[in-house]
Amino acid sequence: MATDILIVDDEADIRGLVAGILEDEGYGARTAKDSDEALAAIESRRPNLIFLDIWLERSRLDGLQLLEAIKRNHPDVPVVMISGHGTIETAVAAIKQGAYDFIEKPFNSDRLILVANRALETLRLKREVRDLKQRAPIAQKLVGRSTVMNQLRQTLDKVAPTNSRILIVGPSGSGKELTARIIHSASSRANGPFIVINAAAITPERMEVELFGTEGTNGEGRHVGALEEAHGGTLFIDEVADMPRETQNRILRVLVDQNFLRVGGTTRVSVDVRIISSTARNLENEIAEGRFREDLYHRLGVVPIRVPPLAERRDDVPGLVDYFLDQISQGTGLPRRRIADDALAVLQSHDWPGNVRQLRNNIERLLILATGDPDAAVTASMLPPDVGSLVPSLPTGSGGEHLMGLPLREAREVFEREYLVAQISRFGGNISRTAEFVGMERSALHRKLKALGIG
Ligand SMILES: Nc1ncnc2c1ncn2[C@@H]1O[C@H](COP(=O)(O)OP(=O)(O)OP(=O)(O)O)[C@@H](O)[C@H]1O
Repeated sequence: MATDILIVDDEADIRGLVAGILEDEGYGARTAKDSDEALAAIESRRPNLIFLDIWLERSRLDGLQLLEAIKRNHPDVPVVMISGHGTIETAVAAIKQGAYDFIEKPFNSDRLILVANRALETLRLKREVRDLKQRAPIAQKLVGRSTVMNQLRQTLDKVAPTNSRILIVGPSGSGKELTARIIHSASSRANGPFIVINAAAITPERMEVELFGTEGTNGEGRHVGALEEAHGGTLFIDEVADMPRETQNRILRVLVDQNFLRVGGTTRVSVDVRIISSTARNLENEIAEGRFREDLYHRLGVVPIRVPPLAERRDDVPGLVDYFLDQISQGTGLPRRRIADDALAVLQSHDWPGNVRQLRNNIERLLILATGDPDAAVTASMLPPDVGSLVPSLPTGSGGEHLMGLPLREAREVFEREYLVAQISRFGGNISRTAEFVGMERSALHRKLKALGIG
């Protein structure tokens, strides 16, 4: 994705020279000869970097005034001043006003490229820091060795380098956003921005402003929308089914026309953005109920990807637990605890309606609340009660009361039934693996299950 650099200078040969050097480096360059052309160019699409001549003759605004106007509306875009002989003091003043750096005429191409690279790197780091602050801690690794996860990884390897739009379907907390981030970082847009817009968290009235931005009046108060922000990168639309109908119409037009109008605007903004969307809902139902446009569904979901609930891939639980124990203890400084086999069995048999996010939260809670010797393993009885409630009730722990009221034979049956149901669920219904774990022959386990009325 070509990085977009705007060169503003009244001298045609300087514009051409700077543009040529930058293009040879693989950057995209646009030029403007005065302040009005520059403002129009910025309005048509926000550039990643601007080179701006300090003097700017035959222009409504001079370089410093134009710098001020740019910084007012686009404080993040780095501006490098081009200064002539004897204008160093003005260049220093420009830096005080927010310019990133300056180059002096006549300049050599190495210095020009160095400054451009540095300015763009600073911009990238600023975005990355902002991103990390907003959503820390974000993992960039899909943990899990289950067959479905291996298949998912293979699909991601195939689709990531293409530019195709992707619709990720899966329940809340299953890892849809993480999947989208992995696709972005494995694509040719990896160095571009990854922008998230959550359609469920934005009121319908704000939706269009957040996506398309606003024009503002008299150049004041312009708001850059997520689509423009994502130029050269990826826009992740989370919970796309919650997008109001009106916005669905407009987003469809963007996908068809590859450009859009800001709210209240008349200039078309053209952007190069890969759209990845996600939903926890059944979009076919939403379409049947008339809440989601079918044509938009087909356009967004050129490649559909399903992230299964954690309950469908219990084999992933031990790896995820290990991974979160490391991640959380490193991030918080809490001692890393070991998890005893009985506790792991409980974690593996739990249904996790909140999926991986819920598992992670529980591991975090466990590390914060765990008592006793930090070197001792965490056992099933130390697990948070809502997770531990899946352990077959035992006379020794909480919840054992109902067993205590039964004769031994019946109590044993109740226990065996709950124990085996939990173990079978933990091994995803696989009888051979359950038999191996509980220490029975496969055929004997079958007979037992039949006798207990399971299955
Ligand atoms: N396979 C995985 N390996 C490591 N971490 C994971 C995995 N899946 C999910 N996570 C972590 O679990 C948390 C929830 O994941 P994520 O936000 O991607 O889910 P989501 O499906 O987008 O949720 P929602 O639908 O609520 O937006 C994040 O902290 C994420 O890093």
